[in-house]
Amino acid sequence: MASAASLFNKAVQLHREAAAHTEAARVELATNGSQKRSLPGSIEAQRELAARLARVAPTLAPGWLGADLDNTVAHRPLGADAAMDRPMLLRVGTAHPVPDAAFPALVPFLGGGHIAIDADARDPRVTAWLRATLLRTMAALPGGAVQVIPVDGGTLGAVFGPFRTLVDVEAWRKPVTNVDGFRRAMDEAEGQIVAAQGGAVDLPYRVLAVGAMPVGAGSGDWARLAALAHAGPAARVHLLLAGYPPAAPAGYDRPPRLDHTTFLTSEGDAFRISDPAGPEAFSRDGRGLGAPVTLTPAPVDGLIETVCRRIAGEARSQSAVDFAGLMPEELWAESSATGLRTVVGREQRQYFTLALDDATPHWLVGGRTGSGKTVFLLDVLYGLASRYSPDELGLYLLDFKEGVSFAEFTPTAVDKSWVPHARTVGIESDREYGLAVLKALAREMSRRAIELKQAGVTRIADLRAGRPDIAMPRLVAVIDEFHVLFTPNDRLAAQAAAALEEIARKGRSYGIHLILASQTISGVEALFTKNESIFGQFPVRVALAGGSGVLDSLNSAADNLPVGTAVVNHAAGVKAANALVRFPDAVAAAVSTQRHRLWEARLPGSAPPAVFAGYAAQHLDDDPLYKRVTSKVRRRQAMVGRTVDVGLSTAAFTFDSSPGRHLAVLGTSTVAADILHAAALSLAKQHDPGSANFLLAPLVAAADEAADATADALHQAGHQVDVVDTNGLRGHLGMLAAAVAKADPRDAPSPTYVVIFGADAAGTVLAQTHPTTYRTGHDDLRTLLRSGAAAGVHVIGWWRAVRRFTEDITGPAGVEDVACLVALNIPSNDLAAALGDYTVEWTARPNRALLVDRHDNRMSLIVPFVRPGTATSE
Ligand SMILES: Nc1ncnc2c1ncn2[C@@H]1O[C@H](COP(=O)(O)OP(=O)(O)OP(=O)(O)O)[C@@H](O)[C@H]1O
Repeated sequence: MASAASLFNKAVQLHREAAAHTEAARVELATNGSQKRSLPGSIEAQRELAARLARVAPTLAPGWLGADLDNTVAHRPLGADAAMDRPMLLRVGTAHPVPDAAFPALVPFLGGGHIAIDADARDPRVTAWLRATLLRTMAALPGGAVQVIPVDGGTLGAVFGPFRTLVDVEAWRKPVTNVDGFRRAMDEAEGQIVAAQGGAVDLPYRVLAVGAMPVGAGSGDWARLAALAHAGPAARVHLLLAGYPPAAPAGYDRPPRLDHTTFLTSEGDAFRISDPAGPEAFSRDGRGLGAPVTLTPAPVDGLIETVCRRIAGEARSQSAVDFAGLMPEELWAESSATGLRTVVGREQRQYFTLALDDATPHWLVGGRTGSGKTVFLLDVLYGLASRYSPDELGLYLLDFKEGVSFAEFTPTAVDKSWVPHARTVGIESDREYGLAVLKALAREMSRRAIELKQAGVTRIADLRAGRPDIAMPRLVAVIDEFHVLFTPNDRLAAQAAAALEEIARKGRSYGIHLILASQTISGVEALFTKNESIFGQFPVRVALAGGSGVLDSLNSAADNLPVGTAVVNHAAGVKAANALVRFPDAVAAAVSTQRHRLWEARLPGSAPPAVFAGYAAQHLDDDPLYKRVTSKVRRRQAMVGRTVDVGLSTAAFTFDSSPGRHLAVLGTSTVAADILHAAALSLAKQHDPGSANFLLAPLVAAADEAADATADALHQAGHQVDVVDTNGLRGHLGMLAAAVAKADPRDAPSPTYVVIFGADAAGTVLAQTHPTTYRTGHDDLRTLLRSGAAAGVHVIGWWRAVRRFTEDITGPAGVEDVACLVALNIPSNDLAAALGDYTVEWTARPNRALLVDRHDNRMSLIVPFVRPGTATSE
């Protein structure tokens, strides 16, 4: 078969001959001065030529491109008559060189040039013709090869109405009807030219189809059209313009002639066709095809709709994207030496890949609640975890919102599998936990910096290129709802901003990448304080519905996105770099299947991730330190909870002989009683059975249950337990104080723990002076606090009111005598006053406490231990 170009040339020559003969006929007519006289030679030649052209036309414009658009074509195959790699010749009408002779008038379109017709869609012939032309184009090219941007300033989009099904499958944009829409349409077409000039390949044809110029369009717009006409074909951008050139008002310049364009100009009932785009001309004198042309009539009723439904159906099935489709066939086949890449969805029919590498080290993801952020992150993370082994990739996952988005990576009660790349997973995290994770990453970055320096390189890619044996996985930290870290804009926010900034700036060299997701970034003041916003380090922006905040301020492309669609942008949100990507729902069954594949592929013995679930209660029995500890310890520790940090270390106070090693729990919350329970039991485990004494004083009803449970457990552990009331406490404090005062450090009494549940309730009794010793119970308590630890006597008390605690220990000066504090639901000011330190900030909240150790200057947020079954909502 002849090449498309040679066929096209042949067609043009034939048209040219026809034009020459028509010209000859016209000359003869003029010379003889009679229209009635027959001109057998010319007419015969015309007829013969027309017949030849009619014969060759189906080869030049096969199938949909040239067929009559009647009922016989409805079931023709789609996408078979044209291709991206050859210019398209399309039938625009029928030429009538002489009466009784006709041939299909073909002009170049996609891949060849543009078409403009001077009448607009308010003329029913033009409406019919536009529809026919677009139908030919859509039906002839394979699905996804063409995208139409319709503009209609004349009939409010009605001319394009029959194609509306194609809008749903993104083959067509929604028609725009005003000048602003027209300009946006030109923006989009220009965007493709810029992309092509920037080296983009495999672009679809983009057709700017104008039914009628919108009111208000003027010389600036014509100039843009002229530029589009000039540069378009090389970038697969084409124009199909009705109503061009528009009439210029008197005194104004005529709209420019467009390059690469075939013009159809009305002449009575017919149209004249100019010389076509390309090197071959129909005429020698530039007058175009010499025969008048009647435009292709409207496709038969219902034909466009039928064909569009078929195209849309095919588009839907070809562009369907599901979770399993994003996963590679072979697990862990990729190397992360130069970066990480994964398919995140589809842009039209093409799979769309995103990278975390030197060029795009970090991503910012925005979208309103319910827009599918969590699902998008699951798609990405499972895609990465399936492509790269845990030796190539490690995940740090942090979620600040209520919900269980990252629970898909951790073992649960019903499914013990986990994603082996996950190192730490924070669900409903506290800001403190987020900060701890960032600090851990920053430390890892410093460690890597040293390793790289020792190897004499500056980038992980160079290290791994030279030393394939070195295991240095890329680390991806994902923070969902990261703005929570920075709200309020306090000291913690400043520390988090500093850590984040360090990672964002240097992470790429060390293989540490950030994916930050949020509903908003506008309120994150802590990150905007520097001259240059930290977000400059995030070139990849992913905007889901309502997530335009992560794009450039002039880019509103994400405002009305449906769920499952994202604007992905590689140029920090600049409009021209938008790509519309559909990502699949993370359907539970598919996710679970993939998790099991990953889990089963893990190395034997690999550990599950360290999980921090903000809502979870913590129990002493589950604590790893408690489980492991024996009486053989060098220094005993009172365990009170789990620290909110990476790895949830046990929160404990050392109870050695240093002065002040006593514990006070402050606040009305009955969790305090459980903390006393945990402290007592954990200490008991660090003594041989029967070697420690416990004096329990349950002084408030709210603590009775916890005190009884403590007594039972201590009995079972074989220790001496005395349970006393207020008076009993008073008596024991007196005896213990006397013993402590006399005690020779070399001859300390056996260890004794005075556990007071509601110490403030004993105030009145302790305040009374003893008739013979003249000492008050408070005096005895203070003696114990000051000197007890050296003699093996430790006080563990719960004070419901801070003021009573400070009074009992003689004000802030005496606070050194109780070095270990756990603050529950007490106001920040009260705590600051009790500590004599007004920089302390504490916001009381359920299931959290603040641990303060005055001796080692430690202050940490903890999840206090509660007894199983105890509510933690106070
Ligand atoms: N690609 C998709 N196709 C179909 N449904 C989807 C898709 N992505 C998300 N969804 C659905 O949308 C809902 C919200 O998704 P998701 O939880 O990811 O949103 P979110 O932005 O994380 O919201 P929130 O911040 O409230 O958790 C879910 O029911 C999810 O199944």
